[in-house]
Amino acid sequence: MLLRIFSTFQIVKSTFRRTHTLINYKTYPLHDRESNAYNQLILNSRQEFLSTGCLYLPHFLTNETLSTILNEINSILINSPQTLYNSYVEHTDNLYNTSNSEKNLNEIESSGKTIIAFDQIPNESLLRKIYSWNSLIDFITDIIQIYPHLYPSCDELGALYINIYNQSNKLSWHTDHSHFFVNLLLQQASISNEGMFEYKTKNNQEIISRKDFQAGGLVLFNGRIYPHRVTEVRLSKLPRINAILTYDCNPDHRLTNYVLQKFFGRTVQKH
Ligand SMILES: O=C(O)CCC(=O)C(=O)O
Ligand SMILES: [Fe+2]
Repeated sequence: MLLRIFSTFQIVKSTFRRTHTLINYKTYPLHDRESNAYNQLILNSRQEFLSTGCLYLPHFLTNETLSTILNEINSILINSPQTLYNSYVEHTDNLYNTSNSEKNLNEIESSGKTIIAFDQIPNESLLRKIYSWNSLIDFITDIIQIYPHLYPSCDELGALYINIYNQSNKLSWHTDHSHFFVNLLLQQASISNEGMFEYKTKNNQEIISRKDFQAGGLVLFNGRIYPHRVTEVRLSKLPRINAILTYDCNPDHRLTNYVLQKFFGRTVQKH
């Protein structure tokens, strides 16, 4: 009996320890929504998001979490590279719009990257756990404060997906449809200025180049108002890797078949 209590205690303790190394709880006390530290973090984060359109939370993940996720991604890249979609899209500042009839030809840009879709990320992966982790969803809801509730998307391909920017890949200037996106930075290119996130300030007066972004950071960005891009990876042998976490105010959120075909090259699950 004593042994059983002891081992139960060990399991509880180790689970507790494990969940408490998932992110940097010291800087980001997501486990304690009632605390002063949490409320101060929300105030500061919200202020940064509202005033600049871009909230950067450096060292959000612990090194341990980051390397586990990168290992998960590497095994997908090694075991099933042929199933991944190499996306190439020609577009205007609206990523969905490829019809160039009304647009001047030099307003057409191109973007390319490799995508690991949601149905290609294993169910038991740490990345999926982080995506559906309620404390993270509460945290994002508290910062954005546009909707009373946010839910993970039900989309089989686009709920959570990984962008891999290899040599000659980039995402050209565009604005998004949604009010915010959540971006987990997992690996930066090894050459500065390559695979770099850039955006324009209000009234397009200035371009901000986020040279300071580092793997393990979390970014919330208002892509609807601020035009943004990812610069081309040219010489870096190390690809830029990031995960996009899609949350929506509608619990049944799904992308349309048009958008799926355009960005994921298919509309159905791959088995
Ligand atoms: O990959 C990125 O960092 C940016 C993604 C983005 O802008 C988008 O998906 O609309
Ligand atoms: Fe975007």
